Amino acid sequence: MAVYTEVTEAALRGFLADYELGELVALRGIAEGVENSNFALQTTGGSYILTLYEKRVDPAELPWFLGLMRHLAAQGLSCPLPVAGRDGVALRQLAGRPAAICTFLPGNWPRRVRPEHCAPLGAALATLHSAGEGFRAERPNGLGPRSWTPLLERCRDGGDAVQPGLIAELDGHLSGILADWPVGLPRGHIHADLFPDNVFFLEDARGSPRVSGLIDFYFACTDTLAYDLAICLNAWCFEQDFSFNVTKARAMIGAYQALRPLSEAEIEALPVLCRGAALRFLLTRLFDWTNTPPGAMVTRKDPLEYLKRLRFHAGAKDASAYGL
Ligand SMILES: Nc1ncnc2c1ncn2[C@@H]1O[C@H](COP(=O)(O)OP(=O)(O)OP(=O)(O)O)[C@@H](O)[C@H]1O
Ligand SMILES: N[C@@H](CCO)C(=O)O
Repeated sequence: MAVYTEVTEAALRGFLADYELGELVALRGIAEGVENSNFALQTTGGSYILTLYEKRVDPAELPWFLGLMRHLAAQGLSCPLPVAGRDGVALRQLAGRPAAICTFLPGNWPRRVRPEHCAPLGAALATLHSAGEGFRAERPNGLGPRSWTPLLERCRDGGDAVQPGLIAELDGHLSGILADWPVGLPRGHIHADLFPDNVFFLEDARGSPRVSGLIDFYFACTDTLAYDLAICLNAWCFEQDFSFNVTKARAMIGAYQALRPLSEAEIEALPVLCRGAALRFLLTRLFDWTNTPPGAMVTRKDPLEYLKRLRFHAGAKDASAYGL
C-alpha cells in the first residue's frame, strides 16, 4: 500500500485554494507504488495526481526532479508536468509533507510484458535521453557503483538467511563488476527505474501498444545513458521463469538505436552494465528485505529475482547475448 500520510478534506481544500484548479470533486488514495503517498485528485478543472513525498525522498532533491520533469514535458515527452500554484511554485507542503500536484497521464502499465511493448519502450527511452539534453543541473546517482559496496555491507548480517551463500556470491559479483565498470561512456539524465509499472501504454487503432506516458522520476540522475538501457533489459526482457527473451531485447535495443545509435564502446559494455543494473536492484531489495521492521509500510520485493538475472548476465560472453 502506498498511502502513508492521510489528508483531511479541510487540509486539502485549504491546499487547493492556492491553485487555479477549481473546486475539489474527489480524492482517492492509490495503492500502487512504494516510495510516496499518491492520490488521484479530481477537481472541477480536471484530473491530477497529488503526491506527498515520504521519508525516502530527500526534500532538497525535489526541485531537481520536478525541474527535470518540467524540462522533459516542455521537450514534448509525455511525463507528469508539475502544476504550479498561483504564486508559480509547484513544490508545496501538505499534511506536514512536501507535496506536489502533477498532470494525470492516460493509459495503463503492462501487467504482462509482450514483445510488442519492447520496441515502443526502447524508443521512449531514447526520446527521454535526448529530451534531457539541455537540462543543465546534474544529480549524481546515489545508487550507482560507489554505493554498492556499502549497501552490501549493510546486508551482510541478514543476507545469508535469505539464501545460504548469497553474500559470498554477491561479493564475487561485486568485485568483478567494479573491476570491469566502464568509464567515459556517453552520459546524460537517465530515468534509472524505468520498470513496466512506470510506463503507461494505450493501444492504437490496430491494437498495437504505444507509450502514453512515463512516470516516477524520483530515481532519475545524471549517469551513463547505456546503463538506463541495461536497467530496462533487466526489467522488461526476462520471462516469469527468468529465462531471457532475446526477441524482446532485440526489439527494445533496435528501437532505441533507431533514435540514438549505441557506440562500439557502449555495445561492448552492455554485459557489465546489465550485471551492475541487476546487482543494484538486488541490493536495494535485499536491504529492504533484511532491514524492514515487521509492520513497516514498505512493500518488499523479492531480491532473488535479481540474482537469477545477475547470473544470466555473468554468463554473457558479449553483447550477442542481447541479440546484438
Ligand atoms: N502522472 C500520473 N498519471 C496517472 N497515474 C499516475 C501518475 N503518477 C502516478 N500514477 C499512479 O500512481 C501509481 C504509483 O505511482 P509511482 O510509481 O510514482 O509511486 P511511487 O511510490 O512514487 O514509486 P515506486 O514505483 O518507486 O514505488 C502508479 O502506478 C499510477 O497508477
Ligand atoms: N523498481 C524497483 C522499486 C523501486 O521503484 C524494484 O523493482 O526493485
